[in-house]
This record gives sequence, structure tokens and C-alpha cells, in this order.
Amino acid sequence: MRYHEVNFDGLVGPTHNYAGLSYGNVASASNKGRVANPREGVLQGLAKMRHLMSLGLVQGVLPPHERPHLPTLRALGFQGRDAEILSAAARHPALLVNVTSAATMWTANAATVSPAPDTADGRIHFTPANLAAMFHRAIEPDTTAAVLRRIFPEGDRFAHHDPLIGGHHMGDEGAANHCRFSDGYGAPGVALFVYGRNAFETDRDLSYPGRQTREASEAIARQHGLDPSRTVFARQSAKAINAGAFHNDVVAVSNGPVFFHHEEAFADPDGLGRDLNAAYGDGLQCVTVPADRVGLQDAVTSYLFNSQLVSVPGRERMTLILPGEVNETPAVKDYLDDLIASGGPIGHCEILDVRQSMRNGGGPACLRLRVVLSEDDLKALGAQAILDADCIEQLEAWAHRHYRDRLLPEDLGDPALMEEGMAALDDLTGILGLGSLYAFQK
Ligand SMILES: NCCC[C@H](NC(=O)CCC(=O)O)C(=O)O
Repeated sequence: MRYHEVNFDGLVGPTHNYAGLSYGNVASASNKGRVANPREGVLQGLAKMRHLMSLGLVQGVLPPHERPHLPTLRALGFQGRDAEILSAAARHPALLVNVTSAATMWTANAATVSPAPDTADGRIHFTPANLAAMFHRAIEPDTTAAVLRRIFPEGDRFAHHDPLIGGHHMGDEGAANHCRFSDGYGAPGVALFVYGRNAFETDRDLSYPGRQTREASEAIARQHGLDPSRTVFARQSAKAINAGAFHNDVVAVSNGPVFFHHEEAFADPDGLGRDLNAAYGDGLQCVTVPADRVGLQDAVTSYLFNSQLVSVPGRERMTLILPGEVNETPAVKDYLDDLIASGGPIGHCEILDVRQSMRNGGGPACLRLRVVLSEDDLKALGAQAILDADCIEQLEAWAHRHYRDRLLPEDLGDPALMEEGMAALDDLTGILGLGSLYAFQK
């Protein structure tokens, strides 16, 4: 049976804007209030998907969530018709920007996914991330759960868990803090869970939030039925978090047996190396980028590690899909030239423009959720979530039809924008065969 690692990219939503909502995310803070271009954002994302398809990879897509999120406003006591709720909420601009963020595009934070070869019952396990660290993201899990259940129907192939309870203490940010190592996607893998803090301790070394807790990661490993001898937990270094690595995927990425990461990403790199080698056995290939070649600061501004590391059919060495910002960071550019020349496991670099997302701290890797699927699993999906030439063309036309090319946080109270968003998502559920998904469709 052939297995694929399918990237499910999140579509940039119609309310994409720069509201500076994520403390500890340097790009989000520094671009606050800037004019956003949702149409350019969604088209950049679709161009990335198109590019990966052209490389011969299986490409999936996940829909944006409805924004403003009226169910949250209703739950907070706002009443009346949709337009009345919006105009009442607009009197609380800080609340309104939080319930209108298009952050659901970053599907690396949608869920943690454990492939079938790694789980006790041989099913693919999903836990939607609770995203408890940030209010604007903590409103995502219910819709994420509904989307994942629709695409991967619960049964003998796919198993769904509820998002973790426990709020801040059980903070979970999904696949962005999870790496998997395996010798072929269908072979049993080693799971690495990376956390920023312990749930029941105050960490005085952190100046920015450590969003994921060790206890949350342990709970996910337990409920997914992972083999403890093939599961490793590691703490992020405070230095990396304080430099802006709010998720581990800002400083590390894995594919197959390869682990590409920054020297200063982890609190105890030697201990992690020992644990990974013990769990994986021979064959793990670490590509560790020294701090004297690329400093943490340059790693964070260029998003060198927030690349997709992929195995392209027909290429012997792996390919890094990088954001355009790497070209603007001389130390990173030099390092990449040497990386390719070194003859190591990474042999190709391809650079794509995802600047609309990057300005909110989301690189190529943030925009995708990886799910390992067999050919039979692919046939068992419950919606048209795998792209083909026709579907991506339809999505491009859909984006041109519905998206604005200019948006500021102060535009978010506009009732026309809310209606445009609903029309766009209604149309999208038809294209992707998702049925009625959103609260406004019920
Ligand atoms: N994996 C990338 C996630 C980026 C995301 N940014 C944001 O939510 C910024 C939104 C804003 O500031 O408008 C975050 O920090 O969780």
C-alpha cells in the first residue's frame, strides 16, 4: 500500500487583516494596523498549493472559519439579528478584531495528527488544538473539529478526540509543536512533542508566552495511543521563545528521517539527541544550523525553518519550500547555498511568496497540516478536500469573485464585509463538497 504525506493548506479567509493580536509573535506585533490584501493572501496560498501539486505531491485544502465569529459573540451575551450583533460588537473594537481574525489559515495549529502506523488501534488520530494562549485563536477548535470530522469520517480509519480541556494550563497549539520521524511514511514513526513550559510552574525565564505545555503534549500522546518507547518530549529553549519562536516550527522542521533545526531551539539539545537516537535507532539525520551561521534573530525574521521539507518524486534529496524573506537575510542566503553544496539530505530550495501570511508570522509550514494517508484512506475522505487541476482553478476564480484587495482593522465592523464573507464561504462549501458547515448555514 502506498502512503502519502498530504499537506492540507488553510485558505486565507476574506477578513485577513493585521491586528497585532499575538504577543510574542514578532511579525504580528510589528505589522499591526498595516493595510492587508486578503485577495492577494488567498491567491499566494493557492499558488503555493499549485506549486506543490506541480511537484507531484498530493495537496489538500481546509476551509477558513466564519468571521466575525457570531457564535462567540452570542455566547458572550450579544443578541439580535446578525447585523445588530455586529453593530453592538463594533462598539468594542478590541473584541471585534479578535472575533474577526483570519488566523484559521495557519492549519499547522489546527490539530495534532498521529498517522495510523504509530497508533495502538491502527487508526489515524486527530486532536484539534485548543489554542488556549490567545483569545482570537481559542475560538477555533469547534469549527476545526467539525471540518476534520467532515473530511475524515469517524470510523475504522479515522479517530477524533475533543480538544484538551483545562485552558491555559493545557495549552495546545497542534502540529506546529509536533514532528514525526520515519523511514517512509507508511512505516512506524517516532513522535517528537515540543513544549514551551510546564503546566503547573511559573517560568520566570520567559518574557513571551510559552504556548504549549508538557502536560498537554503528554495527554495527546496518551489519547492517540502512541508507543511510549517511540515518543519523545522536549522543551523549547527560553532563548528561542524570547527571540520570537512562539511555536517550535519557527525553529525546526522534520521530514522522513531528517530533522532540520536551529542549534538553540531546545533547552537540552544533548538530551534530546540521546532520546531521539534511542527512540529511532540508526538512521536519524540531524541537520543542525549553528548559531554562528544563522542567529536566532535571522532565523525568526527569515522563517528559514518554517519551510516545508518535502520528498519530491524523482528527486533523490529533499526539497525545502521557503518563504521569499530568506532572500532578504544575507546570512540565511549564504547558509542555504552551503547547505545545498554540502551534499547532505537537503538538496533543493524553492522560494515562494507568502508575504501576506508572513506579515502575521505565518510561513509556508504554518499554512499546512500534514496528514499521512494511504491510497485507501484517500478514497475514504468525506469531502473534495484533495485538489486537482479543476478544483484549484475553481478556487482561484472563487477568490477573485469574493475577496477584497484592501482591509484595515477598522473596516471589520462593516456589515457588507460580513455578508461578503458569508457568501464566499457558502460558495466554498459547495466547491469542496463540505455540505452545510458554518453556523450561518444552519
Ligand atoms: N503558525 C503561525 C501562527 C501565526 C498566528 N498569528 C496571528 O494570529 C496574528 C493575527 C494578527 O495579529 O492579526 C499566531 O500567532 O498564532
